[in-house]
Amino acid sequence: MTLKVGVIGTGMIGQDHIRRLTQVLSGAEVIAVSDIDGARAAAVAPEGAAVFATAGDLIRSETVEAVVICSWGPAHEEQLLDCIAAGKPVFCEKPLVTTAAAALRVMEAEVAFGRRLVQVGFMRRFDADYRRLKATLDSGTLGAPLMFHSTHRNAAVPEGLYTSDMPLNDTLVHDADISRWLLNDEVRGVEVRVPRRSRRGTELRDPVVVLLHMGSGVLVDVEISVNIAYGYDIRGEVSCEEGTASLPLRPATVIRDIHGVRQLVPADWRGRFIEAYDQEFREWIGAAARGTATGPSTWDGYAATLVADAALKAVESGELQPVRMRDRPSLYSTTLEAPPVTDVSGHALRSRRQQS
Ligand SMILES: NC(=O)c1ccc[n+]([C@@H]2O[C@H](COP(=O)([O-])OP(=O)(O)OC[C@H]3O[C@@H](n4cnc5c(N)ncnc54)[C@H](O)[C@@H]3O)[C@@H](O)[C@H]2O)c1
Ligand SMILES: O[C@H]1[C@H](O)[C@@H](O)[C@H](O)[C@@H](O)[C@H]1O
Repeated sequence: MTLKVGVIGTGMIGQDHIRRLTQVLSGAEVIAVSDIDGARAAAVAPEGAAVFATAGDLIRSETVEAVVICSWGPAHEEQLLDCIAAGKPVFCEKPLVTTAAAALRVMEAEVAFGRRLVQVGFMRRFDADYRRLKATLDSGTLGAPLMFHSTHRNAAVPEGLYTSDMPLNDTLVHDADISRWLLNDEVRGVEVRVPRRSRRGTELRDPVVVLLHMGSGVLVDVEISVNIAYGYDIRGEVSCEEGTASLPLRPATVIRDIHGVRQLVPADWRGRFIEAYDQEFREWIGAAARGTATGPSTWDGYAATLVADAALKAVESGELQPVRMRDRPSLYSTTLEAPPVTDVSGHALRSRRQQS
């Protein structure tokens, strides 16, 4: 059976997900689109897809079985609440929402509905390199993690649309989420330091250095640069008691020629995470077809939003800001579990806990 999907927000990533659902993956069909820019929605709608004037109309349409939200962050709350009210599985691009209060409203609605419907677009969890890094940490062979160095560089961000708060409440959410997931831990405090401002991002606070204090005492340092010019550069290294583990640079092909030895750098998130997005949607289609959601949840979106809120306070105050989470509803009890992973040679990696 083919899942009938409606896509809200047909900008950069909306178009990429329409391509993915239409041309790459099986099991889903984009039958409806909507955007506040109706002309854009009409221009990119797959053949035969309906173009709805509003997101609400698309969500409530009887033919749409599941929804993909790719509108801007501040629009997500209302659209998510409409999906939950309609009982429809929904994939929502990050950030889940832009305030902790909004995240709580979405969580309360989903908990009251009684079944998971929301998957958040934290695609790093579906990336094969991050999955191998997590499997290595979970195996225990390197001892306990002590520090995680996370580098998050964008070549550029859309001028005018990407504002000074967004390094902390739009971009940092990826690092916050992947830190929680890799380390099986929660963020308990956030510090932010602002170095010399890059002249390339004229009005932006860019770059920023964020320090996440994890519950176990692990420290995560995050470099956020959003106008680094040369490409989309995502790095990660975990220092443990008995060794370190790091992400490889992608694409991995090493070129040697008259100019020297080099690796290409992806232009943006599309190139670096193309396979992760594909896998993210493979898993989403499977769960949505069963009327539910797996993967990063509203709880994970809420956790990342709290980190963003704390980071915005920390950058103003210059002080460590605490992150206090509410109790986790039982609906979200399993979301930090690792997916099945193998090491590079294809052998299943088992944790010390499992071996003993
Ligand atoms: N996971 C990732 O790596 C990743 C990458 C890029 C973008 N994103 C997220 O995806 C979302 C969209 O980003 P983008 O880069 O495609 O932005 P974009 O500006 O290219 O596209 C956003 C689209 O949403 C439309 N829109 C805005 N408000 C709307 C509303 N209320 N109803 C319907 N349509 C509305 C806009 O008209 C625009 O066409 C953002 O939340 C962003 O953070 C995630
Ligand atoms: O919306 C995008 C996207 O989430 C990218 O993955 C991130 O690197 C960018 O900073 C952000 O603006």
